[in-house]
Order: sequence, then structure tokens, then C-alpha cells
Amino acid sequence: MSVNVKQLAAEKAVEYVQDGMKVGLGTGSTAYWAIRKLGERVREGLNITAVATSQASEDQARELGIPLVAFGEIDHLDLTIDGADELDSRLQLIKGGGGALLREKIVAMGSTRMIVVADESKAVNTLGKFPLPVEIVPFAWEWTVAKLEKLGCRPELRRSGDKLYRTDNGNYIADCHFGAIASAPVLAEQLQGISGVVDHGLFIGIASMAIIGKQDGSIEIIEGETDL
Ligand SMILES: O=C(CO)[C@H](O)[C@H](O)COP(=O)(O)O
Repeated sequence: MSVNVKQLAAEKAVEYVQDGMKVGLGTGSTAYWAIRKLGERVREGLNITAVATSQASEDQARELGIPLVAFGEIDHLDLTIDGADELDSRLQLIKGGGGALLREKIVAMGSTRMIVVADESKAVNTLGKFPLPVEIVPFAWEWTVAKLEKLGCRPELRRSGDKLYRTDNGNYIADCHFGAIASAPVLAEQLQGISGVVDHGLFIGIASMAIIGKQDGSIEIIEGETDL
């Protein structure tokens, strides 16, 4: 019988949620399982408040009866559980495959702890095989894309059917094919220096733990230096 590795990792992460916590809800098919499990625990009496990182996660949480609040209305979150498109052993991540990177970063950075949940295919030695999502403003996007290209990648504007994809914030995503990224912190700084860039999918020094589900039914936990 095949193991649902995403569910395995996500449900392990939910064990870290305690009564009274303010919890950030990630986005994607792995975060989905964490939200589902949280819904189960809320039905059993767990008392939490949650902030969602996308409309999809908000809809799921609402349906499950998880109490939601707008992030702007609270001063911090205790724990965020979210997926990743790639992660390395130093807990550097590429995120944004689902287009929610900006809200995901705001929420993760406002959390005391971020637990990344992933299946083993996401764990890599060097980030960059997965094209790096970069959220850019629609105004003069051609200029921004040209600047991204100068950093040594092949940027591809994400599409949704015959239209350009729009994030929950109304922006575009350029999926940047870099290949192996020699230094994620250096690249992050270069991206932040481009004026049309809103944010990018490199999460560095943000995750405090990764829980990786494996096909043999086991779980690998990577603890980061930023963990408390
Ligand atoms: O960053 C994300 C969305 O913006 C997701 O967490 C990432 O794409 C992983 O998704 P999945 O768990 O479906 O593989």
C-alpha cells in the first residue's frame, strides 16, 4: 500500500500545535493535509486562532470551522505550517509554486516558528532545479523581466489558461529558471534590489524545522538554528 507522504509530514507537524496558539496556515497540497488535521483537532476541542496565506487555505479552514482572523488584527503568530517546492539541509527554501509566496513570507516571518512540511522529493542538495517564483508588479513588467534575465536566469511569466496568472495580490509571477543557485542569500539580495519585484520565493533563515515524509513510512526531521 502506498504511503501518503504529504499527509504523513503534515500530520506530524500538527502535533506541535498547542491549545491557545495563533497558527499560520500555509498553501498547497501538503499544507492542505495540515489544515485538514487541524480542523479535526478543532472539532475535538482544540482552541486556536488561525491566519491563512491564500484564499484557497482560507476557504478550506472556514469550511472546517477553524477560527480565522486577519493577520493585521493580531501582533504575532506562534507557529506557521507550510509546504515548500525545494528545501536544502540548511532549511533554505524555494516557495511560491502555488503563487502565494508573498503572503506566505509575511505570515512565516511574523511567526515565532515555521515548520516546513514536504515529501522527500522536495529535499535537494542545491536549490534551483525548481524555477524560482518571483512576484512582480504588472506595471512595466517587461522591464522587470529584462532585469531578472540579467541575473542569469530564463524568466517565464506564469499563465493561467490563456491569461497571465495573477496572485491573490493582483501581481504577476515570473518563474525564473536559474539552475543550481550558488548562493541563495546573494541572489535574494540581488532580487530585492530590482524595483518591480514585490518579493521572491527564496526563504532564508525563516524556517525553524522541516518535517519530511518518506515513502517507507518514516519521517525525517531537520532542526534549524533559528528554532527556539
Ligand atoms: O509555496 C507554496 C505555494 O505558494 C507551496 O507551499 C509549495 O508550492 C508546495 O506545494 P505542495 O505542497 O502542493 O507541493
